[in-house]
Amino acid sequence: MKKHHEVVAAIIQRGEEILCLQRGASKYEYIAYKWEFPGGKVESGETQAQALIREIKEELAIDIQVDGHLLTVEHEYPDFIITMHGLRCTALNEELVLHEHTGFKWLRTEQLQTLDWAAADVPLVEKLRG
Ligand SMILES: Nc1nc2c([nH]c(=O)n2[C@@H]2O[C@H](COP(=O)(O)OP(=O)(O)OP(=O)(O)O)[C@@H](O)[C@H]2O)c(=O)[nH]1
Repeated sequence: MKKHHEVVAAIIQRGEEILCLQRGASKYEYIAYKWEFPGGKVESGETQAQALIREIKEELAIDIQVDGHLLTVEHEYPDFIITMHGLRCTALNEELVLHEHTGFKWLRTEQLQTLDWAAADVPLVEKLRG
C-alpha cells in the first residue's frame, strides 16, 4: 500500500506576486527540481496552520500569517499519495533565506504557468489563475 501524507502548502502573496520555490534533487525524479509552494507534512497533533507556520520558518526563516483556504488537492504519485491543503498566507518579514530549496521567484498569477510545477500543484496554479 502506498503511504499517504497530509501536506500543507503556503500561497504567499505580496502585492500582485506569489512566492514560488524550486525543489532540489530527490530520490523521486518526478518531484526533483520541480516548482512548488513552500510547506511540508502535517505532524500528529498539529493543526494545518501550525504545521505551515513551522515549515515556513524552517524553510525560509520567515513568519507568516495564515489568511484562509484556497484548495485541497489529492494526488497520487508513483510511490505515495498526498492530500495537500493550499492555504493563502501573508509574510510578516521581508527577507527570506532558502534553507531547503534551490531557487525562488515572485510571479504574478498570469506568469505562474511558465514554471515546471510538481504535478500535485497544477490544480492550485489553475485556481490562482482564475
Ligand atoms: N511543500 C510542498 N510539498 C509538495 C508540494 N507539491 C507536492 O507534490 N509536494 C509533495 O508533498 C510532499 C511534502 O513533503 P516535504 O518533503 O516537503 O515535507 P517535510 O519537509 O515535512 O518532509 P520530510 O520531513 O519527510 O523531509 C513531498 O513529497 C512533495 O514533493 C508543494 O507545493 N509544497
